[in-house]
Amino acid sequence: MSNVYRVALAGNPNTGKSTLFNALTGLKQHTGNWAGKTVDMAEGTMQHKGETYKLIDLPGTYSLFSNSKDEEVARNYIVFEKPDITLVVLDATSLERNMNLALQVLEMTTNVIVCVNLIDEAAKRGISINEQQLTRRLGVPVVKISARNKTGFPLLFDTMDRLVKGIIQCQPALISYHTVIEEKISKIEPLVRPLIDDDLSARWVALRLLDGDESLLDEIKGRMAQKEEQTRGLKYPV
Ligand SMILES: Nc1nc2c(ncn2[C@@H]2O[C@H](COP(=O)(O)OP(=O)(O)OP(=O)(O)O)[C@@H](O)[C@H]2O)c(=O)[nH]1
Ligand SMILES: [Mg+2]
Repeated sequence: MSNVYRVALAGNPNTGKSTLFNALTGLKQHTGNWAGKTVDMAEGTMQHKGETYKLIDLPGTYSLFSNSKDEEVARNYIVFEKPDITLVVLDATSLERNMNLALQVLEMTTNVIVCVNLIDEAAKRGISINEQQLTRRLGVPVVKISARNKTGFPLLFDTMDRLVKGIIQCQPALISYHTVIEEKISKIEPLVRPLIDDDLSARWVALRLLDGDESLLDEIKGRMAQKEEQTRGLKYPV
């Protein structure tokens, strides 16, 4: 029987997430050359090597710090719904600006593929990208594609296949912060760890708490209460 793997598409607005989503699923999500088109999550499926991949087109965001509803939607999906793969879609012509969001995702979760899109446009502008070096520096696979021209897809599919089958293991590069912050993280992290799910990064939660992210705290509390309720329901069925 075919497995169903969930793949979330994350990235800055206008990096071609919906164009990629449409190319892979055959659906027709709204695309266009302005930011903020995708407001809700769209879902579609694709097949590869007998496996089913459920793709989730997340709203484009510049960060995942819960400054807006879109950021919360994208963050909650990546952190709490735990997709099998988070595909970070970057614009090859603005790699430096796009990297901010990629690094945030790498702090939140492990199974990440970085997709450098608009590689056709980058080539036109004389920009060349060394994906091997990026892979080494980021600790996760980096694949160059053009979603519009449908190039680079075979390697992307192969990378997805090898990631879900455990043939590739990601070791996301972690950002080291200033000593003062690192000291605070090392104090908070052990206090946070027993309170959260094993697969939630205690370092990331500690960082968000240091930043005063109330919305994340509320989200975690709500989800913990829900889980407790479910466990109680299972123990004492009515
Ligand atoms: N040249 C080129 N243009 C692309 C490519 N992929 C997407 N585009 C264009 O980039 C623009 C934005 O694409 P979308 O797919 O709507 O971007 P998005 O990331 O879904 O944007 P939001 O929903 O706002 O976050 C569109 O005009 C696409 O045609 C590509 O590989 N090459
Ligand atoms: Mg979109």
